Amino acid sequence: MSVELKEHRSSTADISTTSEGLPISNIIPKNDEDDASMLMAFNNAKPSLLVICLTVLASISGFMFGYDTGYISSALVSIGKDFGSELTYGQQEFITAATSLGALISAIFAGICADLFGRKPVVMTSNVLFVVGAAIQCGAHTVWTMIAGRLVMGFGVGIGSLIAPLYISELAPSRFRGRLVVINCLGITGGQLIAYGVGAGLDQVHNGWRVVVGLSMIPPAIQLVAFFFLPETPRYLISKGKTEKAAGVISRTHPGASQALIETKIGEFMQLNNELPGSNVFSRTWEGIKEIHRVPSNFRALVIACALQGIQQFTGFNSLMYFSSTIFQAIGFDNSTAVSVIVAGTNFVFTLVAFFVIDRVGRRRILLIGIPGMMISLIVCAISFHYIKIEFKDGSAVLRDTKITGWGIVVIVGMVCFVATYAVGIGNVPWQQCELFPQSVRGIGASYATATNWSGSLVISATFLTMLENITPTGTFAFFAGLCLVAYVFVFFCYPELSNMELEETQAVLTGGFNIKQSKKLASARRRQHAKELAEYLEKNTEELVDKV
Ligand SMILES: O[C@H]1[C@H](O)[C@@H](O)[C@H](O)[C@@H](O)[C@H]1O
Repeated sequence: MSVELKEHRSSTADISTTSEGLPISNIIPKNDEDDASMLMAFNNAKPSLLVICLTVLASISGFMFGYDTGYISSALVSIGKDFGSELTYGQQEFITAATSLGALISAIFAGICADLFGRKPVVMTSNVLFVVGAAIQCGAHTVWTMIAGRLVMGFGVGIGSLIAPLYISELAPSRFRGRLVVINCLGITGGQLIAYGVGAGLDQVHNGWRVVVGLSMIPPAIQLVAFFFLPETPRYLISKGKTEKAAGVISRTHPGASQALIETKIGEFMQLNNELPGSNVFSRTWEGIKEIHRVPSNFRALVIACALQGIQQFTGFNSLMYFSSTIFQAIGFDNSTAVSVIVAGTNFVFTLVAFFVIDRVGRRRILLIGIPGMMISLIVCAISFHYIKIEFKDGSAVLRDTKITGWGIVVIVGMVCFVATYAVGIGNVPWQQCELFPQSVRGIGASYATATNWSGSLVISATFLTMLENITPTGTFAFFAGLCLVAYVFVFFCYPELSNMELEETQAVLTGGFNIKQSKKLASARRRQHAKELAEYLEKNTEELVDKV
């Protein structure tokens, strides 16, 4: 099959509006016979088995992100004197921060490389870095070797955190994109939970931490081998003019789709998914950087993607993730590690809830419900801390109440509610970041947003204990509650609803403004359309079945 590649820069895409005032580009399938959904109908209105397999294999990156950031708190305890003497606070901080720093650095380049060289080689590079980083740590006998290993592993984490949602978004049928990206988030939160569990189980075992780190080499090795055989995304292939190959991938991810349908789909992708101009890697990267800042819809996408990642980190969730044992110990819980597992467990369970609701309820609505929930929970914690009477000095708690009080219980309940409302919304919605950008700048946009995530994570983990010391726990939690309010205002005014839309439609939504109202209309129109097609499909199949019987 050969399809002619039209030159059609995204910056000049012709954006028109429908009678309802929806900003719909003329590149978008406008009628109810949208071939994308017809392709879906061939798959029993579900993503094909291959798409599910590809998503799960890509989500190993999410798992590595979670596991590698999760095991360190217990490893730091079980390292004990293995490096000669007890680790100082400073050394512990360096070992922890090295991964976030590595992730921040590699995230900056990962998206750009994904645009230039493809999604697959980038995934495979992260696998090599995961394995090398873990091997260095396993053999470490000095603090600096350990830090080096964590840094190399961090490079892998940064790349993995960016590339998995990107790969999944580009393969997913629009109606399931939210859910499929959340599978990667389940990998993250599941990885954190398992790391906590394994770490807690092995923390008394001599050199147990080396086992915990060693185990982390298995999943990336599996992913590396698998990706050797897995395809590139059709959208990336089309952006490189490889339409034949793209058609081959579509026919595998949408078994049963006719040649004509595949051609239509490819034609649709081709109208926006072309490559940036430029004769070499540097000039093309520069073009991308210019395009993301100069094209207003791209810049809006960038603001939203970075702001959501910033909100995710600066509302303080990771401070609980990293320091919950310290906090729980401070309010009088003996088995603080076990209580910390509750935080990781709640995070995982409510990410699972997000999986079921994200495409139905919509990303925007979930945030507008979740963020106030986080704010109320944080206020409850702030008030309770006022009555618990603890102080933090030199990175640890000075207790005035030695027994758990009623307020201590309220703090735990508040934190669990905070984690639940976080996990269902802002914990995963920012990872839908790739849907905001058109093909030409998707990787670069994802780089900016992912780097924002890791910068936030680095800042929060480096400042949380200092905040507890200087502005008290009540002040710290009240501060995060205040940030939730700012976050709510931002989402309310600037984050349009993008669920159920094709990746090619989102750029049109962001043309001429944030178009909140129109986006809501378009998203519900798409939802209704999908529901209608599903009903028709089921009816047709039932009739066929009845005829056969
Ligand atoms: O989406 C993830 C998830 O919520 C993790 O639990 C958290 O530790 C990460 O920072 C975040 O990016």
